[in-house]
Amino acid sequence: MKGTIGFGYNEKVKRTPPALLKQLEGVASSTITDAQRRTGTMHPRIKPIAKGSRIVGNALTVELPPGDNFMLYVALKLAEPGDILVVTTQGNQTKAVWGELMTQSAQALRLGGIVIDGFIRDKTANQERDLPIFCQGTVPVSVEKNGPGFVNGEISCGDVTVRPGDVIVGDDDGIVVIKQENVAAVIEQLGAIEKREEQRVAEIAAGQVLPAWVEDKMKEVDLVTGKRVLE
Ligand SMILES: O=C([O-])CC(=O)C(=O)O
Ligand SMILES: [Mg+2]
Repeated sequence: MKGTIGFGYNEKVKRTPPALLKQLEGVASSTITDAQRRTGTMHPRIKPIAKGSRIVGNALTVELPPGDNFMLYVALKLAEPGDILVVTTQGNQTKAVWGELMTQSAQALRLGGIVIDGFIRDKTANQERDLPIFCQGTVPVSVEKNGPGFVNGEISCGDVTVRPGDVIVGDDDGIVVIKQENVAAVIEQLGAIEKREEQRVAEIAAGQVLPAWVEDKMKEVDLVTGKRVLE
């Protein structure tokens, strides 16, 4: 660690290998949460600023104090191509910690995207650029650039714990975090989940409009005979 408690950074991040990330390309965030038993999903206050945004990559975490974004510039210095900046602003809803110039820097560094549990500015200019940005919303006023803050520590973003090197998957539905130690196990389940969905599509097309389990569940809870009514 460089710096001090609450004002510094960890240089060494164990990232999830590219071969695993590749297998998550094109996989919907909803499929990932299915594979994780509905865990790891960020609060929907964090939304894409542009339709069709899609990210898969390693988290580079940033903890900002309310009203300052100095450590975001330090994060840009530490970032590698493909990294996703995952940023907490400790509940600040009145000031923007990110803007178009920072987007240009991030694009020059070939980052994968930005996830901010907070606000940005320069909305239209950011929407017109190709970098996927997820945040709570926009506000015109900026922040100080003095610190403190911390890069590459454990943070809470969108009410989910994120560690550097965890995998972030985001699309129009929202953001899901895969803990680094779970990535391989999640990937293992994708085939079965996708096959189930394809099967249902075929069943619906063939006239079986509802899944078979609906009938079974109705019997199980006694809806069929109505015996569940209080006597
Ligand atoms: O100045 C800032 O804090 C953010 C900003 O507007 C930009 O990067 O364009
Ligand atoms: Mg600006």
